[in-house]
Parts: sequence; structure tokens; C-alpha cells
Amino acid sequence: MTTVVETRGLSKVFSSGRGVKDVHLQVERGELFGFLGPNGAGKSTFVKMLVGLLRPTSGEARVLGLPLGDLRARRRIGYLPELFRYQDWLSADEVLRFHGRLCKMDALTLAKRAREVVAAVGLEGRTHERVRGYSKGMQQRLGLACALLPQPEVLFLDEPASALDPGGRHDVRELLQRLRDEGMTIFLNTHLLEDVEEICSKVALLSDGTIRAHGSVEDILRPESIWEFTIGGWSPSYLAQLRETSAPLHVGIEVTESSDSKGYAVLEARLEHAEQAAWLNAQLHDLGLSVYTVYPLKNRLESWFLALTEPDGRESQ
Ligand SMILES: Nc1ncnc2c1ncn2[C@@H]1O[C@H](COP(=O)(O)OP(=O)(O)OP(=O)(O)O)[C@@H](O)[C@H]1O
Repeated sequence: MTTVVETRGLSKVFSSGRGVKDVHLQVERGELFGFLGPNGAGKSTFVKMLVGLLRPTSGEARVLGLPLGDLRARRRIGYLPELFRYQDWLSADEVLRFHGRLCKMDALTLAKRAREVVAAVGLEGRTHERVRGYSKGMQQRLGLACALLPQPEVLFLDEPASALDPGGRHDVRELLQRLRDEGMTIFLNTHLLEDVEEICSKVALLSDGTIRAHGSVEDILRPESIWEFTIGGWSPSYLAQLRETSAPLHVGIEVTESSDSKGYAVLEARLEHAEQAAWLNAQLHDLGLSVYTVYPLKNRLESWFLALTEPDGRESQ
């Protein structure tokens, strides 16, 4: 595995005392890495250091094996800043040409790549229009197109979908997955935890400038051993019977919600494997109860995020 981003004790502390402090992080080639944190945690500051726009106060870091700001690395990086503004008197075609020339692309390659990235971000047929008339979502698509133009090996995206509608977010998720499948490394700053759950393989959580946790999304979302059963025909007397029959299996059963008048209940059972869920389901049927739903409770990134950041992790407004 090749390490694309590596930081050791990387810090950028502003005069206010805020910023990024002592971050140790590693991102491997081909990873879609989610970088999370409350407002003001330091995510944008961290990325600006990685792309060579901010000088660290201390620590070390390498991107693509080269020191921060090295021109050879910057040529292989794509970056979409969080707050960007293009020259709004230009058309999107002109913005792309301008970026291509900054990247020293020859005219033929630039024209070909511009067509590809415009199609990738879904702006076909609109690129002759002036940016002034673009919606926020279209501007964000254009920003993504500019970041992709030089066919970067590593892409740093600072909230690329914040202005997009649900359809646009879906398109960006698909695009990022496709780019990852093609081998691109993607570093994604975002507040959209559901998107991270769906597409990222690893995450790190920054709060108040320091890393609070990092790991694989799969591990964080690993289902708990608790299964939920929604049942009809329930009465409280069934609980003792269920506990008695299930005692030898060490299955713990709790009623978390019930309504005597409507005869329904929600049970939570602590189970070790799926076969026990099937067994319990059969027991409930034998008691003459109707089982409407059965599913394992899942961790969510949101609860992980909140548990690690509340109440001190959020920037005071
Ligand atoms: N150029 C600067 N000078 C002084 N302080 C700064 C500067 N840039 C950022 N900060 C401060 O550093 C802290 C981290 O800011 P940063 O923009 O990196 O956070 P963030 O995690 O990206 O926030 P958000 O999710 O709101 O975009 C904030 O307290 C911010 O006010």
C-alpha cells in the first residue's frame, strides 16, 4: 500500500490559539477518506496546509511522498476550496480554459479534458453561460470540474456538496465512487454524515483542532448485538414466558415500547448471532403473536460523532 498523505504532529495555531494541533494522520492510495468535525474544528485549515496554501507552525507532512507545497506534488493535486469565487464575468468554458492554462495544459488536451469533466459534473449545455447567472449548486459543480481538470492523483474536496440539492448530492457521491474505483485518492471534508457512511472507507474526526478518533467506517458502523422486534397481539404477561424459554440461551429481552390498548410492543433482544433471531421469531409465533418487523440495530456515524464532540467540541458562536 502506498501512503499518499502522511502528517506527523502537524499544527497550525493562529494568534487566537485556535487552529489545528498535533495531527498524526495517514491516507493510503485509492482511499476515499472522510474528514469530519464540528464548525471551526480546523478541517479547512488542515487541508489548506496539505495543498500548500498555509504554512504549518510545527510538525511534518508529506503529500505524494513530497514536502508540503512542493510544486511536483501540487501538479498532481486537485483542490476544491470551501469558499471559492470565480470571475463571474467569465463563462464556465472560459473559467475552465483559464484553469487549464494555469496547469500548463496544451490546447488539445485541455479541450478534451474540459469536455470530460463538464460531462462528469453534469454541466453539459450550460458552459457557454456566464458564471454570474449560475446557481450555487452549478457553481459547486464548476468548482469540482476545475479540481478534476488536470486529472489529479489526489483530490482534496472541502464540502463539495454543501450547495447541492438531493439529486446533485447523489450525482457527486456516484462521481466520487467512480473516481475512487479508477484509483484516485480522495480526501473529503464534509458535514454530510450519511454520504460518508455510504462512500467512505476511513474517517477521522477533528474537534477543537485535535483528532478525537479515526478508523474504518465498517468498524464504527458494526452492528450491535441488539435486535429489535415489532410485535402485534402483545400483553405484558408474555414477557415472563419469553424470558423463561430463552434463559438457557442467555438471550436478554427488554420491552422498549408497548401499548396495551393497541396490543403492540417493541422488544429489544441482546443476541449473539442471526440464528438466535430466527429462533426468537419462532417463539413469538408459537405464542400466537404477530411479528411485523425484525432488524439488528445499527450504529450510525451521527451518534458516534455526537458522542465524541458534545458538548465541548463545537465552536462557540
Ligand atoms: N486565517 C485565519 N486566521 C485566524 N484564524 C483562523 C484563520 N483561518 C481559520 N481560523 C480559525 O481556525 C479555526 C478553524 O477554522 P477552519 O475554517 O479550519 O474550521 P472548519 O473545521 O473548516 O470549519 P467549518 O466546518 O465551519 O468550515 C476557527 O476558529 C477559525 O476561526
